[in-house]
Amino acid sequence: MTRSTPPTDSTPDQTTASQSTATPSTATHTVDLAIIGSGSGNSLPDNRFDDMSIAIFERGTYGGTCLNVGCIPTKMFVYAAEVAENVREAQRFGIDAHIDGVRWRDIVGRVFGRIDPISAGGERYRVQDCPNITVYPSMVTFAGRTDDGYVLTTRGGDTVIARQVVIAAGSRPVIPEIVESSGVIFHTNDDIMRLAELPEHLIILGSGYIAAEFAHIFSALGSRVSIVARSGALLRALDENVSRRFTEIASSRFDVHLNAPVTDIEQLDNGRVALRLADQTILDGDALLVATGRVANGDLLNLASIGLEPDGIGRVPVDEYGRTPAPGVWALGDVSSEYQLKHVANHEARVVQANLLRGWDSDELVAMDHRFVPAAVFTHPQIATVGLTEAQALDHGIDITVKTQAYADVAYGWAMEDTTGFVKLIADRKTKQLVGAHIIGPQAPTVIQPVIQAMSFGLTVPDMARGQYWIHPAMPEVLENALLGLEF
Ligand SMILES: Cc1cc2nc3c(=O)[nH]c(=O)nc-3n(C[C@H](O)[C@H](O)[C@H](O)COP(=O)(O)OP(=O)(O)OC[C@H]3O[C@@H](n4cnc5c(N)ncnc54)[C@H](O)[C@@H]3O)c2cc1C
Ligand SMILES: NC(=O)c1ccc[n+]([C@@H]2O[C@H](COP(=O)([O-])OP(=O)(O)OC[C@H]3O[C@@H](n4cnc5c(N)ncnc54)[C@H](O)[C@@H]3O)[C@@H](O)[C@H]2O)c1
Repeated sequence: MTRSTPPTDSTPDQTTASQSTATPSTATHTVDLAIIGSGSGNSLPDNRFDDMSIAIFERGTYGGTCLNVGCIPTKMFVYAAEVAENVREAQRFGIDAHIDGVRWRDIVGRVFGRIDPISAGGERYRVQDCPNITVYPSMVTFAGRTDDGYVLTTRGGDTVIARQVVIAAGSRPVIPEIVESSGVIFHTNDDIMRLAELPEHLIILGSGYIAAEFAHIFSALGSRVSIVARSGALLRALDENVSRRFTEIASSRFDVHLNAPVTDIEQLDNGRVALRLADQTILDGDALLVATGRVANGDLLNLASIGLEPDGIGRVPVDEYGRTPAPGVWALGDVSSEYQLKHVANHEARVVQANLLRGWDSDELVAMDHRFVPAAVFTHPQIATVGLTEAQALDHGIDITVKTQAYADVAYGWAMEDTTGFVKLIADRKTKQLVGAHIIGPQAPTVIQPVIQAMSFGLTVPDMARGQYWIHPAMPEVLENALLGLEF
C-alpha cells in the first residue's frame, strides 16, 4: 500500500487520482468564490455557502498537509513509538517485556490505510455531493484581474474567474542549497513515512519540531538516528530550560551533532548518503531526512499579477480579518500566518469563513485571536508551550516571577518515577496573570490545557490555583504546585 512517490505538497501539479465528472474540461468558469488549497481551506464551505458557486483548487493530495503528511500520520507513528518505548521501559516497573520485532510495513499500512480513505472520501464528498462546488485537481496561479473578478489559470488549462478568492495554499519544506545541489536522494515529511523499509541509520538534518518528532519515531522503532544541528541546542526556539533539557535527553538517546554545519554531501555507490560536518566528522546513513523549516507557498502563486507581494518567506500579507491588500482576496493558515500550526490554520479558517459571510466591507468583521497560541512537540518526552519564553518576557520589560516544578514533585509523576519532566510558569507580578508556560514530560500537551484556558480568559494565578479543585493524584497537580509556588 505504500506509494514510492506520493503526491506531495512540495511537488506542484500532481493531479489527484479521481478525475470526476465534476472536474471541468478546459473552459472559462466564473464563480463567486475560489479556494486555493484543500487543507483548512476545505473546511470553509458549509451549508451557509450553498448558494455560492465555488471552485476548490488542489495540486496535491486532497486534505492538505496535516491530514496527509503532517500532524495526523506523524502522531499515529508517534503513538506506535510510544508503545515501543513503554515496552522497553517496562522492566523498571517489574514487568518483563521485550520487543520481538517492529513490522514497519504493517505500521505504514495501518497508518495510511486509515488516512488515504479519509482524503479520498473528503474529495469524493466535494465532487459528488456538493453541486455548487467544482474541484480542480491541479496547480493554479493568478493571471491578473478583469472587471468580473480575479483570473485563475490551472496547469490543466482551465481558467476560472472568481469574485472572491481565499488563498489557503500552505507551506512546503525548505531544502538547503547544499542538499539540493548535491543531487543526493533525500526525504522530507512528504515521503519519509512511506519508506519501503525501516532505515538502519537515519540522518536528520535540522533540529526543530520535525527533527524532534521523527528522531523519536525512528529511534523507538529501531533505527539508529543521527541529528545534525547548526546551532548549540535542539528546539532552540523554545524556552531555554526546555530546549536545554531536551538537548540533554536527546543526546543520550540519539547521535546528536551540535554546532555542526554540513560542508559536503555525497551519494555513495551502495545507495547510502554521506555527510561531512565542519569538524570533519563523516556520517554515513541509509536515509537522509531534511527538516530545516518550511516556507509559505505565496511565492508560487504569481501574486504580482494581482498587485500582491509575498514577504521574504513566501507569506501573503493579511490584516487581522484575513484580508489581503487585494480587495476580495483573503488568506489563512501557513501561507499567511506567523504560525505554522493546524489549530491556528483552523482558527483562521473559522474567522475567514465568518467574514466571507459578513462581506469584505462589513463593520462586523471578526478578528483573528493570536494572543495565546500554544504548540506541542510530540517527541519523547513530550513538550508543550504557550505564551512568552522567559527571555521574551524579559525583552518585553515585564516584571516577572518564575516557578519551575518537577513532575516527580507530585504524586503521579512520582508514581511514574519520572526524572526529567518539569513545568515552568512565568507570571507578571503586576497583573498576577501567567504570561508563559513551558512543559516537558509525559502528556505535556494535555497537562498544559488549563494554562491555555486561564491565559485566554484572563484568570489570575491565585484564582486559578485555588478557585478550582485539582484531581488527586493526577498529573495537573504539577501545575497547581507550580502556581502556588509563584511569588508575587
Ligand atoms: C510533519 C509535520 C507535522 C506536523 N504536526 C503538527 C501538529 O502535530 N500539530 C499542529 O498543530 N501542526 C502540525 N503541523 C503543521 C500543520 O500541518 C500545518 O500548520 C497545517 O497543515 C497548515 O494548514 P493549511 O491549510 O494552511 O495548509 P495545507 O494543509 O498545507 O494546505 C494547503 C494545500 O494547498 C495546496 N496548494 C498549494 N499551492 C497550491 C496551488 N498553487 N494550487 C493548488 N493547490 C495548491 C497544497 O497542495 C496543500 O494541499 C505539522 C506539519 C508537518 C509538516
Ligand atoms: N507538533 C507540531 O505542532 C509540529 C510538528 C512538526 C512541524 N510543525 C510545524 O512545521 C514547522 C516546520 O518544522 P521544521 O522542524 O522543519 O522547522 P523548525 O522551524 O521547527 O526547525 C527548523 C530547524 O532547522 C534548522 N536549520 C535551518 N536551516 C538549516 C540548515 N541549512 N542546516 C541545518 N539546520 C538548519 C533551524 O535552525 C531549526 O532548528 C514547525 O515550525 C511547526 O510550526 C509542527
